[in-house]
Order: sequence, then structure tokens, then C-alpha cells
Amino acid sequence: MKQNLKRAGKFYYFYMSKYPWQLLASVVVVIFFAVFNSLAPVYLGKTVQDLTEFLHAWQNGGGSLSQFNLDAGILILCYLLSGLGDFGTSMILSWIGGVATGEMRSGLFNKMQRMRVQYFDTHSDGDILARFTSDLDNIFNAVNEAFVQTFYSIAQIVGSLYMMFSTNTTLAWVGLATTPLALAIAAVNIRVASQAVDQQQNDIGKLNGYINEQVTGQKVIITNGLQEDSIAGFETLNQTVKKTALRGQIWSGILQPLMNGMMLLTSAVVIFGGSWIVMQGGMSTGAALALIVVFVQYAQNYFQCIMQMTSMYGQIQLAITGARRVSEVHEQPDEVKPAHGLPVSEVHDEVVIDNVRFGYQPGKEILHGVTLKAKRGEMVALVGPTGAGKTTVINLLNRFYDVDAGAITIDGVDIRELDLTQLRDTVGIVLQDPQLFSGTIAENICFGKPDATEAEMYAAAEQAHIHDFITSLPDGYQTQISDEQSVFSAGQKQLVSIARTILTNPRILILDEATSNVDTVTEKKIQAAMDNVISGRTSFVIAHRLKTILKADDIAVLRDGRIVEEGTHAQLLEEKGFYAGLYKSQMVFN
Ligand SMILES: Nc1ncnc2c1ncn2[C@@H]1O[C@H](COP(=O)(O)OP(=O)(O)OP(=O)(O)O)[C@@H](O)[C@H]1O
Repeated sequence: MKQNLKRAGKFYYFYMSKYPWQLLASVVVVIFFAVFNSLAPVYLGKTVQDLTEFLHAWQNGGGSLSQFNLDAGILILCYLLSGLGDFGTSMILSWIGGVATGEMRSGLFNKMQRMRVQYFDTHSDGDILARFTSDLDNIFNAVNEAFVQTFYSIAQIVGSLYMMFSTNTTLAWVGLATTPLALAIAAVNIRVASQAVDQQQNDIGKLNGYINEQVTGQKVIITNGLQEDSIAGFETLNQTVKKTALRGQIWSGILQPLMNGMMLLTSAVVIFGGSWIVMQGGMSTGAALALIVVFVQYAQNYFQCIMQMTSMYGQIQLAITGARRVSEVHEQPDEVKPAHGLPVSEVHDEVVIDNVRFGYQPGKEILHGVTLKAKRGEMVALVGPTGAGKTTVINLLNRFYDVDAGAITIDGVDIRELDLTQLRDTVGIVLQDPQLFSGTIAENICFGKPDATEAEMYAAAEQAHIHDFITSLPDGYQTQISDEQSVFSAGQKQLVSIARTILTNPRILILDEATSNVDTVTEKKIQAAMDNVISGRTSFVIAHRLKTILKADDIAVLRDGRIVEEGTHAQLLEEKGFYAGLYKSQMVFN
């Protein structure tokens, strides 16, 4: 908790300290508000006293209302000026809140673009998205509402206490008599309520996770006839949410009426205590009435502030958690970029993976000394059972992760010494599950080279065997797509991805062949597109269909992070090992 507070404090200080003048202005305006807000009950008392004295004189045939008018005028002015202060503070803090959260959002987004792939591999999309949405919303609400309220309340409490003690010390103590009890009630309630709300959030999280999974897997559920089981699973979780939500709502909702009750009790105590003081004598009726009215007002003000602060507790808690979660992202290490990275323009000689050892987590090695070599223009293929480490090798080649031991070199230079941006430009990747972005097909193909000419784009699409399909669409290259609403099948998406890669013309190519089943026509197109993109490039291909790699210069069979067989297709067939077995089993179906 202390650690969280420290983190949140640092986070808010970083962003808030950018607006010193606005913050100073809000402090000035809040003091302005507090002064006039605290003066108002005094003038309310004065008007009561003036009125009583006027009525008394009037009954005796005299009296003037001029003092009453003056005090009532000042009272109205006090209300107006405190309202103005209230308005001013709200405006300034809302402005700061809006601008600061805008900055936090762009800070977070920029940071995301600099972070290591490891972060994205170890955090779910939903979790990352929540930092942009609910966490930033909570931070904004806190600056916009909770901080403003707390700020006011503190100023009002200080003002009320000052006025109470300077007006009548005995009655001030009487007015505070119920405070310890109120604070104790609030503390217990907040503790129980926040536990109940935490539980509620957890259970809602579980329910959302379940719904997400069931919606995504709807087709599997339908094909297996598991709708009833799906509903039963949902009902169990939903019942739990209902119960914990009810408990959370009762505990968090009970505080307000409890505090209201305490406020009324305090008013009664003040009236009672005030009457007793008044009855000790020495006060005119007007002054006595005024004193009681003033103290009831102060006691109510004071209690309202305590109520407001306690009701803001939950929101502030969420804001602290939000700040912690956003700070956590900022504390993540950036990608390591060599300060004076060497340029990479051509692969003159070879790419070598030299006795590489690597694990995602310390003490859990995945690759146990892998060595592979691709001469300029050669194609090296990686095959092996699932989980063997093929994708891991690829992750290292592109420096998504760095090796633990050994090295990866291009023309003898360790890739860790190369300029990272240039390295990424040099290495092109066609992923198994290509990602499309919202925009036109043209924008998607030119993603890596936005300044490509139309002719270059058409040539790339033709080489990727997707040009004809695109031109058959009514809007052709200008067809709007997104990843969810794509006009492409899985195989065609792969072709778009190949066109994208061809356009950027990388020297080294990494190709993760799609495992998804595609029809034979598309498969042939993918094969032809792959041949085109591989041709003339130094390439590493993860192959699932061995047909793809018959012409590879070198085929490495990876198993449990080790290369267990290596050679050309013909050599490996002769070895009659894992590869030969796999090839035979695939040929049965071809
Ligand atoms: N981000 C990660 N964090 C931790 N472990 C990982 C991560 N990615 C992969 N692994 C583990 O590393 C091992 C090798 O995985 P990898 O994805 O490289 O295998 P693969 O041969 O490409 O498998 P497939 O053919 O199924 O894609 C597996 O045991 C896997 O669980």
C-alpha cells in the first residue's frame, strides 16, 4: 500500500508539476471559496439576530431594518463569492484533468511503442487496453472530481473549525463531540466496503473472462452441442457476481445514510449544548438564537465535508491503483538500442546463429545451443514438433529477445551491435497470422513503405498473387478493411502480408508458414508467392507443409530446443529419421 501511494504520488507529481500556475490559481480560488463559505454562517447568524432585534423593537413601536438589510446583503455576497470560487476551482481542475490525462494517454501510447516484445507476450490484450481505458478514466475522475472535492472539503473544514473556535470555544468542542464516533464508523465501513467492492470487481472480472471465452469459442460450443453447459457455467459465475455485488453495494451505499444520521445527531447535540450555554444567561435573545444557528450551520458544513471525503475514498483508491498500473508500464525497460549502432545495408556473406542458448524465463532454457548458417541468398528451413522452439529462433533473429549465450551475426557482426531500426528494416517477417489494420487495402499493403508508388504496389501484389483478387473487388485497392471485417480469407491475408513484405524489399526474410488449412488453389498461390518473396533473399522459413521447403539449401529439424537432424531434403530422407517420417506421413495426404 505504502509502495503504491509512493508510486501514485510520483506519477501525479510528474504530470501535475507541469501546470504550476494553474495549480496555484486553483489553490488561491479554493482559499477564496473557503473564506467566503466560512463567513456565510456568521452573517446568517447576524441576520437572525438583526431580525429578532428588529421584531422586538417593532413590537415596542420602533425599529429599523437597515442593519438586517446590510447583513443580509453581505450574506448573499458571501454565497455568491463562495459559489464563484467553487466554479473557478472546478473549471481550473477540470482543465488540468483533461489536459493531463491527454498527456498521460499519449505518454502511455508512446511508451508502448518503445517497449520490448516480452511485455506484450506476458500481458493479455485486455489488460493492456484496460490501462488506456478504465485506469486512465479513474485517474481523470480523481483529478476532476475526487481531488477537487477533497480539496474543498479540507479548506471548508479548516475554515469551519477556525470560525467555530473563534466564535465560542465551548460550543466548538460540543460540535466536535460526535466526530470520533463518526470517524470510527466511516473507517470500519470503508474497510469492509472496499473489501466487498474488491471481491465484486474480481468476480466481475472472472465473469467477463468467461463471457469473452464463450463468445470467441461460440462455434466450438455450437458444434459440440455444449450450449446448456455454457449457460450453466455462466449461471454459476453470475450468481456469485449477484451476491458479491449486492454485498458491495450495501456496504458502500450504507455510509451516506449513516453519515447523514451523524450529521443530524450533531445538529441536535449543538442545539442542546447551545441552549444550555445560552440559558446560563448574559445573552440577548437575538444573540442566543444567532449563536445556535451559526453553530448548526458550521456543524453541518463540517459533517458534509467529512461525508464528501469518505465518499471520495473509493474513487481515490481506484485512482491510486490506476496510477500504479500506468506507472508500471512506464517502469518497463525499453528495447535496447545500441547507442552507436553499426549500419546494416547488405548481406554480403552470411547470417549465422552461433551456438545460441535462450530462455524466456531465468532458469528455464528453451534453446540449448542452436547453430545454423544461411549464406547470402540461401534458404534455411526449420521443422519440428510443436513447442520445439522454431518461433523462438525467429524471435531472436529479429531481436524481439536477446540471446542468453552465443550470438547471431550478419557478416560477422553481432546483431546486438547493429542499429536496431536498420536491422528491423533489413529483416522482413511474414507471420503465421498476419495482422490487417483499419484502412484501405492499398494502405495495408504499403504499411511498411507508405511512400511506395502505385506501380510498385501493383507489382508487389502481382508477385504475391493477390492482385487479381483485389481488382475483382468493386472498390479494388481502395476497399476499406479492418482486421475484424476483412474481405480476405486466411490464405489471402497471408498473400497480402507477403505483398507487404515484398514491397519493403528486405535483405533477410523470415517466413512463418501458415498452419491454417487453405484450399488447394490458395495453397498453390501461397506457394508461388513464397517462391517469389524468397527468391534472391537470405531466408529462414518455418515450415509445416514440407512441400514448401523441398528446395531449401538446409533443413534443420528442431526438437526440444536442439537441432537433431540437418541437411538437404534428399540427405534427410536418406537418414530415415524424424524428417523422413514426417515427410512420409504428409505424402499420404498429397
Ligand atoms: N513468450 C513466451 N514466454 C515464455 N515461454 C514461451 C514464450 N513463447 C514460447 N514459449 C515456450 O517456448 C517453447 C518453444 O516455443 P515456440 O513457440 O518457439 O515453439 P514452436 O516450435 O514455434 O511451436 P509451434 O510449431 O507450435 O509454433 C515452448 O515450450 C513454449 O511454451
